[in-house]
Amino acid sequence: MGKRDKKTGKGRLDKYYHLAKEQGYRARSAFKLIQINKKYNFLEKSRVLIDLCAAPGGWLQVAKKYMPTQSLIIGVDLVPIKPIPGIITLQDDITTDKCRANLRAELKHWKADVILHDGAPNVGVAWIQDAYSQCELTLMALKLSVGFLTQGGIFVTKVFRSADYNNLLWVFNQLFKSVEATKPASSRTVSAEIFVICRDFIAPKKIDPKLLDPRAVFKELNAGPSLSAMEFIDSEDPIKLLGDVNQITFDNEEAIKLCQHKCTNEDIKASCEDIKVLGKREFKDLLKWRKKIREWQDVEPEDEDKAIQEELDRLVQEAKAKTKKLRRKANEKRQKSVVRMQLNMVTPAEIGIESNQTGELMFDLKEVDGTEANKLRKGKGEVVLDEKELDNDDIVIGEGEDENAEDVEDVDSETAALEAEFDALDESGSDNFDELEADIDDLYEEYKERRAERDAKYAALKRRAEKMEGLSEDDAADGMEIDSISKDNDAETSDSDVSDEQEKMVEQDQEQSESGDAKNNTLKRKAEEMDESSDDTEDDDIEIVPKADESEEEMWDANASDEDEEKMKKAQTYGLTTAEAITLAQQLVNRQKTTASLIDDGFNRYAFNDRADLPSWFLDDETKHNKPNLPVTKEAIQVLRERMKALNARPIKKIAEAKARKKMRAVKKLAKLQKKTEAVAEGKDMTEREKAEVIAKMVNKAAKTKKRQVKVVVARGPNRGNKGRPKGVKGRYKMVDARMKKEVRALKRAEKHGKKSKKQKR
Ligand SMILES: C[S@@+](CC[C@H](N)C(=O)[O-])C[C@H]1O[C@@H](n2cnc3c(N)ncnc32)[C@H](O)[C@@H]1O
Repeated sequence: MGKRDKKTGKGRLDKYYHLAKEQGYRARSAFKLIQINKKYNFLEKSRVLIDLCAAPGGWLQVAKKYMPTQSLIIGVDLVPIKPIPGIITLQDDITTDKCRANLRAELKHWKADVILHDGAPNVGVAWIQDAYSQCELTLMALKLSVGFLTQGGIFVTKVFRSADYNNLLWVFNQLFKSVEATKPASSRTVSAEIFVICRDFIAPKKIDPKLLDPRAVFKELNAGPSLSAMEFIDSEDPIKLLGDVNQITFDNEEAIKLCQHKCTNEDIKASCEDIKVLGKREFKDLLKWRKKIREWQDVEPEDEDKAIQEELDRLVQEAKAKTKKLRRKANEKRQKSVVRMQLNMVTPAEIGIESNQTGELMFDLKEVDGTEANKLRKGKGEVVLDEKELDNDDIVIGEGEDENAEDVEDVDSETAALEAEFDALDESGSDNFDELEADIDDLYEEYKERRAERDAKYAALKRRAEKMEGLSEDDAADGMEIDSISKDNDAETSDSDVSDEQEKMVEQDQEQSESGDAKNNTLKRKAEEMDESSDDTEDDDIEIVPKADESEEEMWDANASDEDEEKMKKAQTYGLTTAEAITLAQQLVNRQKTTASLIDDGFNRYAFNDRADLPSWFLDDETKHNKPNLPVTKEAIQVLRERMKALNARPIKKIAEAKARKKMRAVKKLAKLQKKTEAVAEGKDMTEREKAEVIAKMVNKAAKTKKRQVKVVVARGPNRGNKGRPKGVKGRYKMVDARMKKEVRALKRAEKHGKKSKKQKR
């Protein structure tokens, strides 16, 4: 696992890469296991786990996190695995008996509930071509696993879609009750890898050795029929040849010369090594390589090729006209969407974690061999792939399904298909490159005009798109990939239709922006994707994640805008409630800060946290503790204190209610008195003086407050030792001791006596 270029191929930094870094996983592949486990929920229930081919240890970290504490976890790999506390690591080749013995020694009498296998044979750059070795390694992993897996256990393995894939599935089905293939969202769309989840291990007492023997399981062990590179170059019908052979060899002098040509790069050599599992891009590359070599050898172009060239020119013109029309329509739709967004009728879509992309990614030569082959011209001619083919894989944007945005999407996908046609033509060296470039420039101008019309909210969304674009030039392809996954997920979630539309707009703009910024970017991107694909089909998770780097950018959460709105409403209703907010407000009022600088400050390292795929407890924790330290002034604290004091000064609810009741009683009493006094005043039986006296008496009486009588209850009989209200007593009461009552009486008596005796003395 050497050091990789982070900007190309598998080293591309995508959101899972950043997330892995953030969460301390050693490899982005950790998310594959997280997502698989989310779907099948097996880690939480398992106590013993073996991870075959575990380096650098991303899956082990996930297993440790999700499995119950004290679980037995063992990781094996050819290369040493940096120790993880609580996990046993072995350095072994999983195909050897030594590995089996070492595992036995560690497990003793235990059996594994889960065996994971994410192995990829280390064969350098020729990953896709080594699909056979991958399948063989998987079979070896299974062979090892059957000896350690408990009945009902689970075997999770990575498999590359290839000619041997179905044979492998057949074997799995013989040993497990349930076999399912899945492709987690974090597995790159362009990668041929998928994961097979084999559940309910039957644990047969005897297993036919043929079932686990690669020679018996896979159709072809040998390289199969081969073809000399010179034959391929000179052939009139290269497509047929590619369909017939498994290998192109460089075994004679002329072929060796070809091998040294600068066009014959490692990818081409790798493709030649195993023709039967070529991806679409490898296939195209191989034909392009053939064309270049033929040019180099100065082979005269066939007449047929000239005719094709003319036909292509005509097609390009037609396609251009059509694209213009479609673009206009798409623009109208986009405008409508912008208006809808401005009216808050749409919300930003979230990036999902589950992918529904399980579509075929491998390119079957046999399919091409027949009718398809006619579309690929021989000799020096161009490679013409039809629209459908290109749509399938190359055009990532426009793949999404969104019912609400159906029209827009239709137009867009058509546009994308046409652009794909352009790409195909240009990639193959067409002279229409300049025209296309001009076209793309037009698109970019239109885009800039529209962008200026947009409101702040849209601008924020745009910024997010640009952020993704800005990660690096090559990351643009990654961003698109992520978007396509997100779109697929959105299609699954029916209630996010409107959001899809918005997402799509951002994607479209991103696409256009890219095309404007880097002129012939669409073409470049295709080329990059093609380049990358060969790398991607290898196991893309062996990116070792370096330690977190503060300068790394994070994702911006579009939902945050909703939170802001809520906060704004709250502030308008209750005022500013935090010292930080008051400080900022004061700084704004005192012109110590400008709005622009405030917005600038808002884009700190906390502003782009990608919340997707994070557990809720973690998010809760983050919201509580992971906050930027904003400045707080003494004055702000003082303001808050005053506010709290004012709050404290207010009586508590019960007292306030009692006071209100008292007031109400007084008002009622007054009204009653008023009525009575009026009746007296209006009476004719009394003189004015008498009336005044009566009224004065009434007022005095009303002014007298009745003294509340306190009932004295002697604590005897049933009341003795009774702590609560004595039975049958209403209103205020006082519990007294029986003796106390006697004593009081005695005192009174004594007093009386005292007075009497004094009188007698006199
Ligand atoms: C994709 S990496 C595994 C990544 C791992 N799942 C993780 O999350 O960190 C594939 C690993 O397979 C290992 N490998 C390939 N062939 C092997 C073999 N025969 N025995 C043991 N390990 C092997 C390689 O050394 C490599 O580390």
